[in-house]
Order: sequence, then C-alpha cells, then structure tokens
Amino acid sequence: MPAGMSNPDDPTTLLSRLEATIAARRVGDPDASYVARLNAKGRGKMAQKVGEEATEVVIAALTGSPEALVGEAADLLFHLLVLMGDCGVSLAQVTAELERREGTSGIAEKASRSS
Ligand SMILES: N=c1c2ncn([C@@H]3O[C@H](COP(=O)(O)OP(=O)(O)OP(=O)(O)O)[C@@H](O)[C@H]3O)c2ncn1[C@@H]1O[C@H](COP(=O)(O)O)[C@@H](O)[C@H]1O
Repeated sequence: MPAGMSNPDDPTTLLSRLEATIAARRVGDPDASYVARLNAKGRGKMAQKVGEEATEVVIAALTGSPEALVGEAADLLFHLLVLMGDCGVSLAQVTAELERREGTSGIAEKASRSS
C-alpha cells in the first residue's frame, strides 16, 4: 500500500455503504446535504454531473497526475451512484452484470455479435 494511505475497506463494501448513505440522504435537507440538493435538481442535473465528471476523468488521465485521476475517479463513481440510485439501479445489479461477463474476453464477445 502506498505510504500515507490508510487501510481502506474492501472496495465493494465501501461502495455499498456509500450507496446506502446516498439513498438515506436523498430525502434530506438540500441546505445540509449535497445528495439532497442534487435530488432536488432532478435526474437531468445528476446526469449532467456524471458527464462533467467523466470528462474530468479523461482530462486527468491524459494530462494530470495519478493523484488527480484518483480524485476525479472518486467524483465520477460518487455521481454515478447518485444517478443509478435515482434510476432504481443498484450496485448489486451492476456487479451481477460484471460477474456474468467475468471470463468472457471482450474480443470474443464482440466477434460473436456479428455471427
Ligand atoms: N463522496 C461524496 C462526494 N464526492 C464529491 N462530492 C461533492 O460533489 C460536489 C461536486 O462539486 P462540483 O463543483 O463539481 O459541483 P457543484 O458545485 O454542485 O457544481 P455545479 O452545480 O456548478 O455543476 C462537491 O460539493 C463535492 O463535495 C461528494 N459529496 C458527498 N459524498 C459522499 O456522500 C455522503 C453524503 O453527502 P451529503 O449528501 O452532502 O451529506 C458524504 O458523507 C460522502 O460520503
């Protein structure tokens, strides 16, 4: 583990906890909660934030430091979870889809689409 890093939870555990926090805050006070504020602004704003954060990830990857990419990737994952929650899509559904794909080469999967 890089020096100065604490020992974080398992990534899936942390993302599940964040998903639960987001669900709880959604109905909170927009003056006190960023999630509640995003919820009050609606799905369009949530989707816009995902687009913005994705662009910032691209910029950090191409021109920034690895540390900058860490920050932008965290922003993107957070905003994606907010948007998914609003759409009724759970982290478990996404991990199940990734699990279904596990072991299938992307090259082989793409080739199978044309046959
Ligand atoms: N992980 C995050 C997290 N990551 C980023 N952000 C916020 O996301 C915002 C993004 O900043 P921007 O300048 O892009 O957004 P903005 O100023 O709203 O932008 P525009 O309206 O101008 O587009 C900042 O306010 C960040 O603090 C987050 N806010 C909350 N969380 C988690 O969500 C939990 C609940 O947060 P609250 O709902 O605020 O209690 C927190 O305990 C955290 O665990």
